[in-house]
Amino acid sequence: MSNLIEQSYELAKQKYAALGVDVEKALAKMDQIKISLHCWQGDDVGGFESENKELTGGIQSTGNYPGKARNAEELRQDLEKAFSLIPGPKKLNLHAIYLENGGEFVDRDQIEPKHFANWVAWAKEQDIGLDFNPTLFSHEKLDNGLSLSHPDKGIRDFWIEHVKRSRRISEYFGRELGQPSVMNIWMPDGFKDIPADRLGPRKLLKESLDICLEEKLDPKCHLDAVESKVFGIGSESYVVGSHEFYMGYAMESKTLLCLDAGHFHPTEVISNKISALSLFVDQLLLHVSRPVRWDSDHVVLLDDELMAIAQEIVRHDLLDRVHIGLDFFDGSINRIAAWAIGTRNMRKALLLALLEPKAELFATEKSFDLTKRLALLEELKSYPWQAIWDHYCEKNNIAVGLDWLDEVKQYENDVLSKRG
Ligand SMILES: C[C@H](O)[C@H](O)[C@@H](O)C(=O)CO
Ligand SMILES: [Mn+2]
Repeated sequence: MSNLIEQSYELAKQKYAALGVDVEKALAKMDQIKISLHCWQGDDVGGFESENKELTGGIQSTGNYPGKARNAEELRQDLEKAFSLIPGPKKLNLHAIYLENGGEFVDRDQIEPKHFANWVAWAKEQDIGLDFNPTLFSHEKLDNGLSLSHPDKGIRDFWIEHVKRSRRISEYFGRELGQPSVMNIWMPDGFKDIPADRLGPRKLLKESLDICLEEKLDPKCHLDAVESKVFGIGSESYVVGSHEFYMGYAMESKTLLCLDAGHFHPTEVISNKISALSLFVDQLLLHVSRPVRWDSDHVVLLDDELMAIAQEIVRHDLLDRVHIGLDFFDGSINRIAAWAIGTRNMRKALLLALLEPKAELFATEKSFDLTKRLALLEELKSYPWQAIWDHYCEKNNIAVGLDWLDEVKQYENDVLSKRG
């Protein structure tokens, strides 16, 4: 290890020890926390079902940065590069459209575990877990913006079959990889303008989901999650799967509830929902993202909300009950850098939370010394956590500081620039 990094680390450790924080224990905890990277940052949510598929469902990836992955092999290659720039345990979150169909079109109601066998073999090599998602968008059977809540039974049945098959693929991931795959159900269903009947589609969605989840699967291999949204492009006035809908559904059906940081009203934050929900739902899935005006999916920054999300998980000992997934897609910058920036930020936020003198903070609050609470929290912001981060990166053989960007530039030159 480089001398300067080690010296800074030792000094930082002493500073935290004076506050009662055991840095080595904090880093040991870091090594237990998995972050699930979303595969769809690598190709602007295109997938490999067929060529030139249009992205629909009220989400949009803007930008035309060269070198996006054109097939599963390229995506895996890019992910390996991204993994090499990010310290700590990881999972990969796949969508159904990332199947490998050997050049033969396989429709969503026909997908099988064999279409994901290469992903599983690769995950074993990488020593990572996989998560999964049925893809209920970018398909002509998302008709009039509706899928599982469509009034036509034929259309609902098509999507029900897709979700049922997706659950079996997710279970296969979990069984093969020895850790549960979290399968998140999100669909864009909604209306651009004010609906006459808000209840009907919600009844149909509940009915469809109940059928999708009928088959009991082993929770050691597979977990179901459901994700709400406040609005999308083309569903500005009404989304069938609203927060209240899924909060109720998750409680009644004992599924996980997915909170996407970009799916709420502009000043509403998911950090403040975690503690409340922890009293009523067993496990949560997070889609850590960053909303900017109409977009819910900008690359995450180390901002106040990201730090608050990590604090809520760590302060309340929820690491075993909250699955951390990422959900952003930016096609205007190097896509590997986007993964590296967002995921490193998530991990930095977790480190900051693990380095808090929790006992002292809680005691200060209980004695109503609110002046000290504010002073301490503010002081912590300039504590030398960055020296600990550098040590953590170096210990994991990951480039320190901005050096990771040189590796991205090199990869861009050697690999991405050669893609047509
Ligand atoms: C591709 C994802 O499933 C999608 O981003 C979803 O999770 C979402 O957040 C839609 O806005
Ligand atoms: Mn999401």
